[in-house]
Amino acid sequence: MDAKDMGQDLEKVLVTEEQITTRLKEMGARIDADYAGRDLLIVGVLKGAVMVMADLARALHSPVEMDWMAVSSYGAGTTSSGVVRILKDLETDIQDRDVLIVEDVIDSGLTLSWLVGNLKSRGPKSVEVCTMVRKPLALDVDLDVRYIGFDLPDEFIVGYGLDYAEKYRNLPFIGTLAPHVYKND
Ligand SMILES: O=P(O)(O)OC[C@H]1O[C@H](OP(=O)(O)OP(=O)(O)O)[C@H](O)[C@@H]1O
Ligand code: HPA
Ligand SMILES: [Mg+2]
Repeated sequence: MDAKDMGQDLEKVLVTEEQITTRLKEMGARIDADYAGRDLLIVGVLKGAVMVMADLARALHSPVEMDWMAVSSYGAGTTSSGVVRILKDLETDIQDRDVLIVEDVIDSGLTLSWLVGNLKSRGPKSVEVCTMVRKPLALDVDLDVRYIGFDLPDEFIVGYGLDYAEKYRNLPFIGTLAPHVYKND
């Protein structure tokens, strides 16, 4: 599949590459100010958060540490199974650390509520959340999200780290897929 084919699979663009870049600069400035003089650890949730971690880290001016967790609740489908599995744990001991979890999307909120609880049980100084996209369902969950890129409607989205059956993560923008892509589901 080449880039042209990938473009043909899209229905509409919801957030452009330029909008993402602008928003990340704003979020980076806020995070720099909020954590000034502190030793921040940013934790990316694989695989979706790879793009936002890479770009957010470069939008920050302080020398943060970066670590990764892999948890999966979606598999190949488009709805959350509700069962969160740790596929890869942190390498960092987060006791007494300021931790910022970085996500691509908060949809049902199930993954993040579980993850925040899990990390808080390890005795960190603080745990906050930064996400590129938040969907409306997440508002029903008791979850405090400090940094939000975009509030988007309840549609399945791809691009900028977000996948459909592991594909389309490498689109530089966020959009929805054309119905023919889901046809064989
Ligand atoms: O708010 P929720 O409804 O729980 O959904 C959000 C989570 O689902 C996606 O991950 P997924 O499990 O698909 O793994 P991936 O990042 O490897 O795509 C996404 O990256 C978030 O981690
Ligand atoms: O809309 C979405 N797209 C891709 N992955 C996701 N994981 C939760 N919601 C989504
Ligand atoms: Mg996924």
